Order: sequence, then C-alpha cells, then structure tokens
Amino acid sequence: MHQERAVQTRRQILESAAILFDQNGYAGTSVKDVADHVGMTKGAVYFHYPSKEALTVAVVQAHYDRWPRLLEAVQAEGLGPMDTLVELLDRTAMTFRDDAVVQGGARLMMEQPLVEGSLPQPYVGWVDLIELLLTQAMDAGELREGVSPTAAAHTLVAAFFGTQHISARLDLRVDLVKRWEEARDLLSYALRA
Ligand SMILES: CCC[C@@H]1OCC(CO)=C1C(=O)O
Repeated sequence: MHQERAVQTRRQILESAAILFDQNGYAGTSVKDVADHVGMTKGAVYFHYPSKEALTVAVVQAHYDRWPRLLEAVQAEGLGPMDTLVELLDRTAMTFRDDAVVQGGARLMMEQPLVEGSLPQPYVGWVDLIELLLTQAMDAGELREGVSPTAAAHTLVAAFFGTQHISARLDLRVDLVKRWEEARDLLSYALRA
C-alpha cells in the first residue's frame, strides 16, 4: 500500500510540474510553485524529487517513456508496417493534444539550453523508430519505389514537430489532430507504394 501511495504521489507531482513548466517555462517555475499546485509542502516534493533539475529530467523522461508503450499498443493491432506507422503518429498527435506530461516535456526540450540537468538529445529517438518502421514497410513492398527510409524519417519527424509546434503556438494544440491529418495525408502520397 505504501509503495502504491508513493507511486501515485510521484505521478501527481510530475503532472503538476509538467503543467507549470508548459505554462510558465523552466525559469518561470519553482519547486514551491509545483508544491502549491499539487497541494503539498516543498519538503514533501523534495522527498520525491531532490531538486528542480531532478523534476525537470523526470518530466522529460516521462514524456519519452510514452512512446514505446504507445508503439506496443499499436503493434498489438497487427496492422502492416506502413499502417502501424500512420496509426502510431496519429495517436502521438492525440497524445500531444491531451497529455500534460507530454506537453510539459516538449516545452522543456525547447528550453534545453536554459536547463541545468542533462536532457536527452531531442528528435533522434523518433528518427530511428520511424526509419525502422519505414524499412519494414519497404521490405513489405509498402514504400514507394526509390524512397529512402532515412530521408523519409527525417521529413516525418520535422513535419510532425513543426505541426505540433505551430498548433501549440496558434491554437493550444486544439486543432493538432486535424493539422496532423492534413500533413499525414499529403505525405502518404509520397510514401505509399
Ligand atoms: C515526433 C517529433 C519530435 C518530437 O516533437 C516534440 C519533441 C520534443 O523535443 C520531440 C522529440 O524530441 O522527439
């Protein structure tokens, strides 16, 4: 019971931190702000996360931890490789629209130069994963002749990042899924055999 309580508390702290980092940025958020938002003392927050940097690294890690789980859920549907990739990115767009931890992590990654604490290199995980899925699509005859999985992975990550960034700035990501569907449908003409 105690362990479960601690897990729940850590999740609530991360969620509050992510919300505040997304709203006010890294420099504009203090551990005290997070404690007030989650309804705990600063000391209680420090018990779980010993510094603002530890909190920052944890939010970003929780952001990236979403994607392998999302991939597993999509792969369980047994779609072909190209449809798996399309479904994965569609659900990633929904996650960027709906998930405060993903949104807070994305803002922190934008502010990486200002952040003490070591953060992962952005984008490269997605390029590798999408390149793998497009290579599987090529092997299955689902990728247009002559399209390089590596080049297409760079383009898809850039298109997704730009789409979610513009939607975030102009519309708080409310229209993100629709904007992503526009980009995805256009890119499908270039990618599908
Ligand atoms: C899938 C596009 C890349 C993704 O979009 C926001 C962001 C945060 O840095 C990303 C990343 O680092 O992978």
